[in-house]
Amino acid sequence: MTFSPPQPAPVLLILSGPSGVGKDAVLERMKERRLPGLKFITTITTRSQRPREIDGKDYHFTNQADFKKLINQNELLEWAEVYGNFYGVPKSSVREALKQGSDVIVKVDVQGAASIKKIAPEAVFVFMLPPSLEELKDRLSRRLTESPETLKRRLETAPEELHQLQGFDYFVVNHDGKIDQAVSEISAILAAEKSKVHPRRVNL
Ligand SMILES: Nc1ncnc2c1ncn2[C@@H]1O[C@H](COP(=O)(O)OP(=O)(O)OP(=O)(O)O)[C@@H](O)[C@H]1O
Ligand SMILES: Nc1nc2c(ncn2[C@@H]2O[C@H](COP(=O)(O)O)[C@@H](O)[C@H]2O)c(=O)[nH]1
Repeated sequence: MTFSPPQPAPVLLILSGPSGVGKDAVLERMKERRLPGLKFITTITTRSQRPREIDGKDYHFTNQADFKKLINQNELLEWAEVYGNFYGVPKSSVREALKQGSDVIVKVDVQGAASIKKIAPEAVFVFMLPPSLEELKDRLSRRLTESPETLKRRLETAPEELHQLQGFDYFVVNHDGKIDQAVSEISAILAAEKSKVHPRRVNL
């Protein structure tokens, strides 16, 4: 008798959570681990580029007119206005990566996660939580990227965003100074999803 184990299906992992919880910091650390077969999608935004951000790496930065063209040409898997700017996920990047058999991680806000759940309910939805709202405020303030107005807007939105947790499959608490622990938990979620006997195959 010949035997070969099942081929795991590529996983589409959607990472969400309030602004400042640490999604980018955790994803950066995850990239350093160079896990084979894992692709991180760079999304598109009309937000102004921050001093240390790199176009094409942190985001594809664009203007509102070009963003609207992408919407009209149906190039975005989802898009949303978040904290006063537009953000969207390039559909072709996600499709291509999944077609190649890679696992894919996409970072979006809670609106984006809800939209993707309608289009691809087989994706795995992970919500990153802060240890407390005080810590969230401290992190966002320490990041020094926000004006008093945008800081207020992002923090005021956080409680509503935290209410969306019930629509997610998993939560990961990003404890203070424990980025590696959050990376390990997300990696464990990916590993568990890839070991499913009945995998959730994403069809885009
Ligand atoms: N576990 C942690 N402990 C302490 N500080 C952290 C931790 N994780 C992230 N940070 C810091 O918190 C700040 C916010 O993190 P980050 O920018 O990654 O958040 P984010 O969730 O990606 O925010 P946004 O949704 O606005 O893009 C950064 O200065 C980051 O270095
Ligand atoms: N719905 C989408 N949300 C996105 C996308 N790319 C990023 N984001 C989220 O926007 C906020 C703000 O990000 P910031 O870089 O300005 O701090 C944050 O929650 C991101 O996760 C996207 O393509 N679609």
